[in-house]
Amino acid sequence: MRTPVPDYLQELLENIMTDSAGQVADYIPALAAAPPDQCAIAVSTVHGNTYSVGDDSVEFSIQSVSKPFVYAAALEGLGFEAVDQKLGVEPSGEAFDELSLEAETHRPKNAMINAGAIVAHNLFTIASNDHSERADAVTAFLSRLAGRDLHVDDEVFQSEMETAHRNLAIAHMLRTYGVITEEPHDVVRGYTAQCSVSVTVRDLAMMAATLADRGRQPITGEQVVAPHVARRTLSVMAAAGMYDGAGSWLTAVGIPAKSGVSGGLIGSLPGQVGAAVFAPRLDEQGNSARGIRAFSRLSADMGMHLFDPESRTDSVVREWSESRDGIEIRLQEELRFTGAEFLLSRLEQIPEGHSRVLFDLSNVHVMTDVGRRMLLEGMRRLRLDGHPIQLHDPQSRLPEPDLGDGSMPDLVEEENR
Ligand SMILES: NC(=O)CC[C@H](N)C(=O)O
Repeated sequence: MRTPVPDYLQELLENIMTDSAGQVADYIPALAAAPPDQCAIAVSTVHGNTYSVGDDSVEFSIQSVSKPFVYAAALEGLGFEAVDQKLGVEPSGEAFDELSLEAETHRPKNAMINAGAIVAHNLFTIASNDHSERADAVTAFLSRLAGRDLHVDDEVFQSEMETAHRNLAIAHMLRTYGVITEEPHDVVRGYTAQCSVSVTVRDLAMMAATLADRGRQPITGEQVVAPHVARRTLSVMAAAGMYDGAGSWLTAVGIPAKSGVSGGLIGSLPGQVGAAVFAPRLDEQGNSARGIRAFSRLSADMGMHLFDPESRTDSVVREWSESRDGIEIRLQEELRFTGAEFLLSRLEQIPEGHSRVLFDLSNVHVMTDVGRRMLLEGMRRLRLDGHPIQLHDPQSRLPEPDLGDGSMPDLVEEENR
């Protein structure tokens, strides 16, 4: 049998190709020359499987899709406090190249617009002597995310530098307010090299999957950034990754995302997949028009909207049986805050007494830290009420189940029950 995932992606590709809305970016000469109807889709799961269709070996410049990654690099390298002093986390609701800073602090609103991306680039490469060292540092970092050696496309770099007036203006403005203290030209050259790194749609899907998997590259297994850095990056992508289209994107698609002017678009669904589309025709906001269409369908077809909970957590109690021998509670699926709360509210109904209470965790697949703490606390309180506690936990969802005073519940094997 062959997995049907590529067939689905092929059908999706054909569907989005029927839409020819939008134009290629024309303010960078090398991008204006791009064939407008190249198109590719890739999906990479956190388990390390990557699927792709269409022009999936065509290389294009990463452009603004680099922004969340270099922001993550700055956070990883310098820590949150140093980065937050220079860079906000608010949606800007503005175009990507807006000349704007927060009124009081003079920080750019976020790292997804050019002003903020230039600051993030500068912070990450601050130890470099010149723009080529900056470019090397960024390229090396992006390569770790992609799991292969990437390089700067010199033609795109030269072409973009010829028309980089607006980014130079932004960098001079940042220098005026002391948000950067380095030489603005050099910073813009470094930033432009960053935007000119060549990638394929598969590279982007894997980079997005790394963010989705809490900073772990799904193929190499390298922990490229810490989980809290990946979470912060995804949060800012959700708030601002689609520029002034961020709100309607979050509403319709519900996946943290980032677009770029060469037609790249990535989405990272936490704990599940990274996806990428390459389709150079852009809408008014500078986002890939076909990319948006692809993600809208992908999200709907595959149930990927972040705010669409998959199951009600009250299914956590699979079976509750009371007999003269005591109470047996079989749990299942996921024990997170709300599931644990539901369980505790039922445990509350058990009157004080000496009947044994058995918890069977053999069908629990996910136990979060808070789920574990709440379950232990429930067991501790039942025992204080006089109930002997038994635990059947073949998969060690509750390793070292200390009931607060160093004592453990009575561990039971299935057959002894
Ligand atoms: N939205 C984008 O992709 C913009 C990136 C481009 N290099 C610029 O700074 O203008």
